[in-house]
Amino acid sequence: MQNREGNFIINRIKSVKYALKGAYLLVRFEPSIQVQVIIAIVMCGLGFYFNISSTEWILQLLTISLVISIEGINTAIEKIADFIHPNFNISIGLIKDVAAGAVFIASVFAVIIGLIIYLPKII
Ligand SMILES: Nc1ncnc2c1ncn2[C@@H]1O[C@H](COP(=O)(O)OP(=O)(O)OP(=O)(O)O)[C@@H](O)[C@H]1O
Repeated sequence: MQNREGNFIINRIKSVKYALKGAYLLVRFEPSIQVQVIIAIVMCGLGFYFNISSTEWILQLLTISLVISIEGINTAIEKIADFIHPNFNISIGLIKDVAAGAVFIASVFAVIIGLIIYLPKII
């Protein structure tokens, strides 16, 4: 029983290690993620500059995490698609388009949230 619990904790620690590796690979090698991270840093700079409220910080950080997470999942889907079917294929193209569409939707709403937070402070 104790051994099982020990394995459980070790497996969870290993999972965190693999997840950290995945996050590092995304930020280090994926241009689309790098762009999103730069945008996130700029938005956080704006947050400090305009001294946004706690609620606005929560919404901004939620939005940033949502867009970067979906971008990461999109990257994983693209890699699976390229792995299982490296050549041109209508279905693979559709799968990639749908995954990219998810990123687009999250990004459009992120822009809207950004405008709601910052427009009143600028104009
Ligand atoms: N194997 C394929 N078969 C058919 N269409 C494809 C294939 N690979 C890519 N496409 C088409 O090209 C588009 C771009 O695919 P790609 O893999 O280059 O993604 P991307 O959005 O440019 O990714 P990233 O810039 O993040 O690497 C897809 O959305 C799809 O329409």
